[in-house]
Amino acid sequence: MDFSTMTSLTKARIIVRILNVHMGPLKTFNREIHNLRTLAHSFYGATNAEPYSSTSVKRFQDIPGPRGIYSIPYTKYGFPKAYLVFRELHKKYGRIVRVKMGFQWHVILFDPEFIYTTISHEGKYPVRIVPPIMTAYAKRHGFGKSFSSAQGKDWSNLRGIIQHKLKPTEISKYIPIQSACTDDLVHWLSMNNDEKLDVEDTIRRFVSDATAAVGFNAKMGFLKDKGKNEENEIFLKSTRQMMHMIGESFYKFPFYLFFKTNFYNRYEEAANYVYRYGFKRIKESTTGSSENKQELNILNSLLTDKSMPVDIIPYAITGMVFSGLETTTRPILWTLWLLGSHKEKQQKIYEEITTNVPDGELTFDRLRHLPYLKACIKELIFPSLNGTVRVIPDDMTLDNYHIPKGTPVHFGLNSLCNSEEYFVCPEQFIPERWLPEEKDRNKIRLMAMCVQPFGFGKRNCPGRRIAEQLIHITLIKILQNFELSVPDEARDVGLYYHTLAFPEKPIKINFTKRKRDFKELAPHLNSCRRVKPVHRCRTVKMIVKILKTRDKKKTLQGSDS
Ligand code: HEM
Repeated sequence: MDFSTMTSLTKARIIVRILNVHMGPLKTFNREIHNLRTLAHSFYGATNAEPYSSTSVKRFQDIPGPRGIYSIPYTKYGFPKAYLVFRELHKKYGRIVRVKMGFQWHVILFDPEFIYTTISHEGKYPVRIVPPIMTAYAKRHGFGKSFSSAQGKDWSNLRGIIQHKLKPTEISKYIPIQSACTDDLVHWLSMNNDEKLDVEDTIRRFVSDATAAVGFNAKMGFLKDKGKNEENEIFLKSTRQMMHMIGESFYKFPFYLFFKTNFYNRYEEAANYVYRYGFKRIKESTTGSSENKQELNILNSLLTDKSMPVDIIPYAITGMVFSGLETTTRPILWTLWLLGSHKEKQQKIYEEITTNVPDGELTFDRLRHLPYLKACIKELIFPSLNGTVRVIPDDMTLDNYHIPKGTPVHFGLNSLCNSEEYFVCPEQFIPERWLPEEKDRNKIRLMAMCVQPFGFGKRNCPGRRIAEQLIHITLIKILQNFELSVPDEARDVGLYYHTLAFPEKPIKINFTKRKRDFKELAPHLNSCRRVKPVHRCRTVKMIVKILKTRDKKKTLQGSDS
């Protein structure tokens, strides 16, 4: 019996038999397998195993990679360390690798130019594989039009609306709201900076407050009411659980598409809670005082211009809070930790902030002109995500290999970020490599293709600007107020991926209140500061003098009359 010549259907039958899964009589089983294939193809596109007969272009089957029915060694490191499998595949097979996942052959790219070519072929409605657990949940609960699982024209319509709401001129209006939330964080840190401080939890709570404030202006109190509001606590726990399970679902056989497995039930419970909570809070803020309805937030903006069907709005807003919560927490947390571990880089950012934001007032323009701070964020030594994926809409050729239409093509970003080919000392924190002074523009372009924490092309992250704005404001305000340090014993925290990058050990950062000494840090700024009070004094003195003379004249006139 030769496995390599069998059809996927036969292989699936054998696997299920081996696993001894009870699926009823064989007839039903065959039908289920047929459904499973059809469903899988609706996620992943058409099967891609057809041979390609061209003499000049090499065949799809010839792309290097492991062979066998499950030719990706997931179990070797366990799911949270799956990024190590990608790194190993890169090392062993090179820039383009073919692996079998579930029913289909996938391609993984470890070359920025190949990634660029794939993105330029992504078509009018790019297809990203929606995590199967999300699709199963959306199908059972009837949110066919949920943005995260939408494809084709449905996706394009929703994307247009959301993109408009999150364009730079729109999001700059939220600077005061995000700043106010960050002030609360600074206050919290100054009151709770002791060895019991859970940095990761604090940042997560703050990001939840800030995201909800922009989304629907609810005063959620995740940070302020920490541990006191049961609903908030369950919401936070549920979002974390969903995020973990979304990543894990890629690596599990999707039995839950047919019947509810324990895995699915856990996801469903968490997702139900998140949506119920979101809808409740959205209802509260739409039925509240008329003042609430006037407030600046994305919910009110959608309700006012009626650009989105009303029944979709709660899903879109809850989805937005969910999408932004964990994703924005990660870069803030990792950047603070890196800056705490690299005092000299921290000092450089502090000087840049003190020079460019001297009075602490944050404006759209000032936030744009912080090159060193931006370089530090780019320099997160690993991307927040292990990588992203596109299903290619037409046949294409990469590295002279034919790739059939419908093949899921992954971008192995994590491995690329660790590649010495593109980064000198990739494991080290060197923000300077991203600065505009770096002469080799092509090198920077290739490096940028490797990092891409917000994804690529038309289907990249629409929340990028609002997330970046919050990250910048947070770093500015924290660094203006605190000096960060990481205790020696907390320098090595490890790394694992549950969709995003998490530390294996708790992140420890000491936040020491700064004595804000402008004299030492920015001499030119200091001179500006000296000029202003003198001017003000002179003006005040002049006004006092004028008033005094006027009063004197009045008294003289009075005594005359
Ligand atoms: C630092 C924070 C964030 C990171 C690193 C991030 C990252 C990503 C990535 C990598 C993708 C996939 C892109 C691709 O396939 O090319 C994505 C998609 C998406 N993100 Fe974000 N994201 C962040 C914040 C946000 C925020 C704040 C929101 C909501 C306002 C958001 C909403 C979305 C949505 C709706 C999609 C799906 C887009 C589509 O399918 O067209 N993200 N994000």
